[in-house]
Amino acid sequence: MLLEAENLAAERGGELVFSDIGFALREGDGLVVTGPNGAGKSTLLRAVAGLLPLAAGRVRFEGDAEFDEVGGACHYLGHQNAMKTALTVAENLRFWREFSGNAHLEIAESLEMVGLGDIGHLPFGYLSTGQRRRAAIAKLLVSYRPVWLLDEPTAGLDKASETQFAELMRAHLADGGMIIAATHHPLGLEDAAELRMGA
Ligand SMILES: Nc1ncnc2c1ncn2[C@@H]1O[C@H](COP(=O)(O)OP(=O)(O)OP(=O)(O)O)[C@@H](O)[C@H]1O
Repeated sequence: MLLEAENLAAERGGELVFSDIGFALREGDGLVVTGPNGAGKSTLLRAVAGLLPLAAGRVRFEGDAEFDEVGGACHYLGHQNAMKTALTVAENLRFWREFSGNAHLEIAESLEMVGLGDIGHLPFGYLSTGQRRRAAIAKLLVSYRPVWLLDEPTAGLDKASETQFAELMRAHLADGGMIIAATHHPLGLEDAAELRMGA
């Protein structure tokens, strides 16, 4: 598998946010995207996911029979957790499992993995900030997709949850996955390359 970006440029509101961005990831590779507020980290992740158009350049994905285009190969974890507040945590995850396809872990198992084993029955809206983030992380586990695009994934997590999530990310890479993560804090991905954006 190969995820390659060449000469990427993107605009927001008619203004060029970044240009000449390039990287290549193979199975097991991580890329940590750093840079000041407004540098374009979120914009880059959304563009790679196909959620925003590129002003220039291209993203090339060489997958396999199961994952043959970049959008369908990516899990995108944005700033918003993309969960319905009135549905329970388990109902939300069941929706995402069906929507994303490639069922992977059972709902209960995924909740155990993020330390939420006992609250799958609660409405998502009842959860604390960190619990919401952990439930959103469980989305990455209920369906298998090889590329994880993570926008400040540890925002709101306590130390123990950060450590737990670092283990999940390392396991995903060890399993041949790829991760691109925008962050202002160390994520525990020591072997990942760094892409520094902005000044
Ligand atoms: N919908 C939009 N319309 C116009 N400009 C936007 C829009 N969304 C983002 N921008 C601008 O694009 C630039 C890049 O924003 P982006 O969110 O990608 O930065 P970032 O590096 O992720 O920042 P942060 O570290 O604060 O999360 C900023 O100047 C921002 O104001």
